[in-house]
Amino acid sequence: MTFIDQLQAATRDNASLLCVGLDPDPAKFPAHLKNDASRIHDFCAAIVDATADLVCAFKPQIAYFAAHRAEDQLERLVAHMRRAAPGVPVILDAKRGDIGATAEQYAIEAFERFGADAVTLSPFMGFDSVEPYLRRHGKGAFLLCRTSNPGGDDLQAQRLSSVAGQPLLYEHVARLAQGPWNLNGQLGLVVGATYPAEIARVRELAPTLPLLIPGVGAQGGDATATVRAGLRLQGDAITGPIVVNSSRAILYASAGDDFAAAARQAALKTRDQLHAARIG
Ligand SMILES: O=C(O)c1cc(=O)[nH]c(=O)n1[C@@H]1O[C@H](COP(=O)(O)O)[C@@H](O)[C@H]1O
Repeated sequence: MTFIDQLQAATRDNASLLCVGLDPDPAKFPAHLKNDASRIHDFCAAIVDATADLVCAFKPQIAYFAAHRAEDQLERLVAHMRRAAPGVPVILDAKRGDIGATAEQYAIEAFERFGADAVTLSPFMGFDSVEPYLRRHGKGAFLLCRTSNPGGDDLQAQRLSSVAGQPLLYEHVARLAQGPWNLNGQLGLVVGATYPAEIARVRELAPTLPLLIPGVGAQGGDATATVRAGLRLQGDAITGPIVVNSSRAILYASAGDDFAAAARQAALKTRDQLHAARIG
């Protein structure tokens, strides 16, 4: 089953456009786990168990594991996800981007070591830095396009005077990903929920690509505007998929022993908001 097939199936089976982001920060853990980096796996596994039936994807952010020498815990966590949520694809948020030979090593890390179904990539170094990931048939690759942070404007909103029609850089990335770079239908784009007008523009340029949309929850993005701008349906069928990520607002919904139950409630609320926007 390809990443796209997995995503479509999980979206349908869990009636969900929500991705729970796993950005574990031991300083924010509840008292019995607080500041204990050896419990990163246990914290995340509890979140996975509490939300497995509410999500279309999980997105572990590699920096939160690597910073604490906890990559082995990430490996165990992915194994746990396969058992607890076998139908839910795993997007490794690594934002890699390097020359081809090095990219090949990053692809081994993402898809073999961590067993991810998809990965996030920076397209800044060009097609030959993306192509090694596309050799992994069926795996997904989300290219940063119009990111959720204010500084995204610094480069992504610059006009490219050398390209016909003078698009903005993020528009150019969207066109490349929908067209010539998408050799085997594996590409998607990252667009921030904090910029719904840009989500709509990216959707115009890339009508069928899956959009990974972080920025609801802690960053204040509007869930309803996000769905309206990004999701494309034909009848009940999704022709332009979206994966809406929320991390801190779900992981740290409670700082108490009830953190997993509180995460479930927060995920349920966001899942239902996204779903209501889809049918509303
Ligand atoms: O690629 C990403 O996932 C990403 C892209 C982007 O434009 N903005 C963004 O916030 N992210 C990631 O999405 C997550 C957002 O976390 P919260 O703000 O806590 O929901 C973090 O893991 C970020 O690294």
